This record gives sequence, C-alpha cells and structure tokens, in this order.
Amino acid sequence: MIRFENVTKRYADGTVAVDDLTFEVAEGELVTLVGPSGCGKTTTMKMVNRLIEPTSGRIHVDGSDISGVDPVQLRRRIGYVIQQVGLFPHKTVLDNTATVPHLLGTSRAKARARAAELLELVGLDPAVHGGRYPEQLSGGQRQRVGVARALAADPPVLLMDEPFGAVDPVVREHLQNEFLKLQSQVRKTILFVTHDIEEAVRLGDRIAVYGEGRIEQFDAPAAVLGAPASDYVADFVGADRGLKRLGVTPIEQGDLEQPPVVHLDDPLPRPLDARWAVVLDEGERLHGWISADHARRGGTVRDHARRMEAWLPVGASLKQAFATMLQHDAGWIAVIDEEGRGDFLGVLTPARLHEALRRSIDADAQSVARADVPLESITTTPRPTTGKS
Ligand SMILES: Nc1ncnc2c1ncn2[C@@H]1O[C@H](COP(=O)(O)OP(=O)(O)OP(=O)(O)O)[C@@H](O)[C@H]1O
Repeated sequence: MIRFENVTKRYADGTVAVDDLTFEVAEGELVTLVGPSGCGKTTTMKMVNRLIEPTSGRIHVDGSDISGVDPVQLRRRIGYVIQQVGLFPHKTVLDNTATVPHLLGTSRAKARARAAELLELVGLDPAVHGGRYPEQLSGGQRQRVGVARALAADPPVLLMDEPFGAVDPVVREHLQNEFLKLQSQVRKTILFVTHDIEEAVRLGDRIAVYGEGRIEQFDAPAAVLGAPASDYVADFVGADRGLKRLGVTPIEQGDLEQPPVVHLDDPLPRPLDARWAVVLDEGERLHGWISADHARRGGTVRDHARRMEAWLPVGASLKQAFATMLQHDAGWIAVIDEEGRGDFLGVLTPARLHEALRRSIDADAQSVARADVPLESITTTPRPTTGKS
C-alpha cells in the first residue's frame, strides 16, 4: 500500500535525514517508526503526503508513484494526525470533525452525522462533547478529536506523528488501547511515528527501528524484542526487553495445564488428586473452582464452588496474564475460547507463563539464526499482520 524504494532526503544544508530507505507497508497494516530524536522519522512520514519531497528514490501509495499525483488529491486519501492536534479553536468539536468531508462536498447535515458517529467511535459522547470548543477539552480528549477528524474523510492511509505524545502516561496507555480497538474495526494502512519503544511495540504490527537516517531492523515486535538485529537495536529496545516481550507474546493452547475438572451438579464428596479443581457449568463454560477440602464435604459442587474472576481469552498477551494474576492475587488463571462458545481451555500457571516466554524467545532466536539473509531482503518482505485488537 505504501512503498519506499531507495528513498534519500538531503536537506539544503547537506543534512542527510533519510538515506536509501526501502520498505513496504501492507494494506491494513500498522507500522511504527521508532528511533531517537533526529533520526529521520518525521521526514520519512512527511514524504508520503508530499509535505517534503525526496531528493531521490520513489514512493508509491496504492500502486501510484506519488511524484506524479497532485499533492492536494494525494492528501485527500491520506489522513494526518500530529501531536499538536491543530483543531480550529473557533469551531465546535463536531464542526472540527465534520470540516473535511464538508469541504469535499458532503452535505453539512451528512458530514455532521458522520462526525457524531466518529466521535462515538473514538470514545467521546457527541451529545456531551460535540458542542464544546477545543479549549474546553482535556489533552487526551483533544487527541481523540484529532483521530476522529483524520478518519472523517475515510482515507485508506493514515500518517500519525507522535499523536499521543502530549498526554500523561496513564491517559496515553488508555488512548493506545482504544486506538488498537478502533484499528481492528477500520483497518487503515498506518505509518505511526514515535520515539517510545513501548508504544511502538504495543501498537505496531511491525516496527521499523531507525538509526541515523536508516532502518536498522524491520520486523514484528516480538522478533525485534527477542532477536535484536544489532547491538544498536538491543541498546535501543533496552535491557528489559524480556519484560516488554511479555506484552507481545500471546497465550497459546499448548501453554496451558489441564487440572482436574468437575461440574456444578456433580455430587460430593469426591476425592481430588490435586489441591483444587476447575468447576464448569453444563455448557462446559468456566464457573470457578473448588478446593480439595471443600470437595470432601457433602451436597453438590454448586454448594461449595467459588467464582473465578481471573480469566482471559486464549490469544491475550502473557503481560495481560501476569497483570491478571497480580490483580486477583491468583496462583493461576483460567483461559477460555472467547471467539467460540467461551469453552474452558485450561489454566496458565506462573511456571507455564515462564515457559511460554522462553519458548517465544527461543523460537525467534532460531528463526533468525536460520535466516541467513541480508537485512534488505527482510525489510522488503511484508509479513502477514498479527491481527491485534
Ligand atoms: N528543513 C530542514 N533542514 C535541514 N535539516 C533538517 C530539516 N528538517 C529536519 N532536518 C534534520 O534532519 C534530521 C531528521 O529530522 P526528522 O525531523 O525527520 O527526525 P525525527 O526522527 O522525526 O526527530 P524527532 O523525533 O526529534 O521529531 C535531523 O538531523 C534534523 O535536524
């Protein structure tokens, strides 16, 4: 969808901001560009909507070489979100969001109706916030309006330059999660600039780690964290990359233990050859758990079972699993098949969580060792997107 071919940008004073860049962003993919200040991320992004012209090389968007496309036409297909959101101060939130579609010829009523839908989509209530002016919003709310406004013209491509940079870490994480949910619905092709490796890892289907003007590694977050391509990348992602990796490694069925299982209507007493058993309802869905002590009493399992709050769908990250264990002070968490009927699949224990992390680090280390190919060929082969949500 977006393709860079040997793109170089040399500014008038001789600064080479971007040096012979080749990479591709697939349709519906979110690629984060991450790196220290001044490494060329913003320059890369601004060349896509022709705010900056490359010195050499070609950029294709949706199959066309953009050097032959009128910049105004081009920008209609490319939404742009920046840190200083740039809302019109004298227009209400609703009118700010409706401006571009209205300019593009949509009737005012239709544009406003669509704007209201988009505000809802980014988590703002149009009835409450729609009539306010930008200065009457919090920083986080203004960023949301910025995202809604960029989506208003329904562009297939979005460029986002540190869009959540100006808000505090808690609001930021919240916005990131909301944004991932939104992206799972709208599936835009997105180039996202950040200097924050945590943000890059959380949001990107793939990450481009920049050194000075060049991409040092271009790969899925788990691969960048698990097998940094160079000392530079290892330094940049940090010594705690094992921890960061928890956030991008999903729970798989093979990671789960199968404890004894009983059903709500089973009669007691019943000896258990473990300290506890998982309790399921008639439909094989998770109800909770029962201790071996309680299972020795009379009645049925229903009389003594405890509800289980610590559970996650399979595919959730190991980090979520860890957080859920801590939050509920639980020695294990139940894992269910949320996509299907909510069937119970097994439990994840701390030991299994550790094994899962090891497995994922080893798998990547091996695949990198086997793949004896130059970096350039890796950077130009898009992987299937990971389908985050
Ligand atoms: N108009 C310009 N003229 C000359 N040099 C420039 C110009 N714009 C950017 N540069 C230089 O090009 C390099 C890359 O800048 P760019 O803004 O793309 O970096 P960045 O990675 O986005 O940085 P940051 O994270 O600080 O925004 C820097 O050395 C910068 O000083």
